[in-house]
Amino acid sequence: MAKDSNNKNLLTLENIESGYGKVKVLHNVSLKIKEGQIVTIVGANGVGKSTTIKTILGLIKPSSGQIKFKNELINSLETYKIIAKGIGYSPEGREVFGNLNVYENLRIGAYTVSKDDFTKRLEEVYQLFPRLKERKNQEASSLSGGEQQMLAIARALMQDPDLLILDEPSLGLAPIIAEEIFNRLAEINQMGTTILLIEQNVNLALHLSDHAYVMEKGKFVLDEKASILAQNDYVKKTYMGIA
Ligand SMILES: Nc1ncnc2c1ncn2[C@@H]1O[C@H](COP(=O)(O)OP(=O)(O)OP(=O)(O)O)[C@@H](O)[C@H]1O
Repeated sequence: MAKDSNNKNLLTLENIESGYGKVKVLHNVSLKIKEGQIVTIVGANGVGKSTTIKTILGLIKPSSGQIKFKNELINSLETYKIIAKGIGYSPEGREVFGNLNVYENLRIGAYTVSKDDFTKRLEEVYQLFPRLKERKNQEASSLSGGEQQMLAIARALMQDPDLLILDEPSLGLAPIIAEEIFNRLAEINQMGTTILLIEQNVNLALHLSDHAYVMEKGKFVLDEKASILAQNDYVKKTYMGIA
């Protein structure tokens, strides 16, 4: 999946230190995502992957370093302003609104979108996930895990973001459903959306991605083309269970 290496940077993190109060989690984290890429952060539980996302989204503020989106410094902006600049977010555990139906969940995702654009966007998203269209009046809590994940992604796409951030989209899903979700992510990317993915299914993630970072104890220890990392003995042994 070679993407033009001359593409512009969409998101950059430079020397980010971040955490929770006195607890420092991220140490000198730098990351670059070019327009059109799929970039993955892989790593074990608790190493700081979600903290990286929360820092990008402004949910926690970095104590030092710079975060730029479309060349603009966003470090100190509030989360709703960062999202409005063109970032869609599908959180870990999906967090759909269980007592609202599919359509209502998508309506909430489109709160920044005009009425005309909403209708167009809804059709595009239903085309991508026909199962959601079939279940548009069904309460989100009664959807299967895979359908809830589709809804979380669809909701994040409603404002037509330039960057889609996904935290563990395959979590708790049967392999065949996870594969279906990843096929949709490839389509979303081909339609022009850049993707930042956090994923513990390293095999699936590296096959989908252009570039990947391996995080250990709040630091990136490897930063490589995904196809090269997929052949790395340490990655294979530690993260893919291949001896
Ligand atoms: N709200 C919080 N307050 C204090 N510490 C936190 C908070 N949230 C996370 N942490 C700590 O920060 C560290 C990194 O957590 P984080 O959720 O970023 O890990 P992760 O790599 O996303 O793990 P997982 O894959 O299990 O979600 C952990 O030690 C965790 O206990």
